[in-house]
Amino acid sequence: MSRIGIIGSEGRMGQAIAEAIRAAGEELAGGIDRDGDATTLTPKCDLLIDFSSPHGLENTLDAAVAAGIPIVIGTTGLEERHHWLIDNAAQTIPVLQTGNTSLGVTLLAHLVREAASRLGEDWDIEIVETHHRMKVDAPSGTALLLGEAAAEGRGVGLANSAVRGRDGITGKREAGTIGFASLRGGSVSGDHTVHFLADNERLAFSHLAENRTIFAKGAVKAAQWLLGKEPGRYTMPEVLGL
Ligand SMILES: NC(=O)C1=CN([C@@H]2O[C@H](COP(=O)(O)OP(=O)(O)OC[C@H]3O[C@@H](n4cnc5c(N)ncnc54)[C@H](OP(=O)(O)O)[C@@H]3O)[C@@H](O)[C@H]2O)C=CC1
Ligand SMILES: O=C(O)C1=N[C@H](C(=O)O)C[C@H](O)C1
Repeated sequence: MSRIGIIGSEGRMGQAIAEAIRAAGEELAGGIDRDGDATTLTPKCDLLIDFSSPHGLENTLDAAVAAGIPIVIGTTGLEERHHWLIDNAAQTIPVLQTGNTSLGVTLLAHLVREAASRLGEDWDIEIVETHHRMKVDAPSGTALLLGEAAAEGRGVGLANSAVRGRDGITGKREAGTIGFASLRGGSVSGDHTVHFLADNERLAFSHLAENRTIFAKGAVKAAQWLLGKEPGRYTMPEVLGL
């Protein structure tokens, strides 16, 4: 039985993850939230799961590195500097960061990469996501993950091809771009559709999350897989063998 600590333990995901830890037969070592100190938690833990906010990530990574324990990061809204911090920590401890821990989205990203690699630039790619009214970041981490998969399939960088939201006189759509649109409202757990749009035909790949248990189960599965691994940065496809 492994002792797992949760960063963001009182949040919607933190509570779902606590349930998934118990259901998986692991031990819930404790948790912290905004005013907590990760260094008080790490001595009780074999691993951390962080589903909180990017603001606390640096301190959390420092605490995990100091304790020499692995960490699963599901927090979204990450910027380039957060990825740099994660890469740095991964030199010392095993780290898995993903915008979506579900099996369905992990497979979807694979399918999107494949479709993008086979369809030319005359197939425009647009990613639409819908989330509950409490979500604070946009586009969602999952939308960005799917955008990365599409960009990889095309052999381009997402940073240079992303169009994040449109307003006003935008001009014609530029070929090769990958568009993002975000809807917010109600209690939607997380819906994502990647549209491939050509002249006279369209493809749409969708994933609809019916509740948070899929993310929580995936996070615990990733935690179990990560324990005992060498330091490094790992991915959900590796966990799920996809
Ligand atoms: N990768 C995935 O599969 C998924 C990722 N997510 C992501 O997980 C994150 C949390 O989502 P959700 O649970 O819905 O959000 P909530 O707002 O419900 O919960 C966030 C929790 O994190 C805590 N928190 C905020 N800042 C810090 C900090 N600096 N240090 C420690 N804890 C902090 C909050 O505490 P307080 O109340 O005190 O502010 C709160 O308890 C989001 O980034 C979301 O996008 C969500 C679902 C799936
Ligand atoms: O905030 C959420 O709720 C979710 N966040 C993740 C994201 O940003 O993609 C995953 C899931 O869609 C739910």
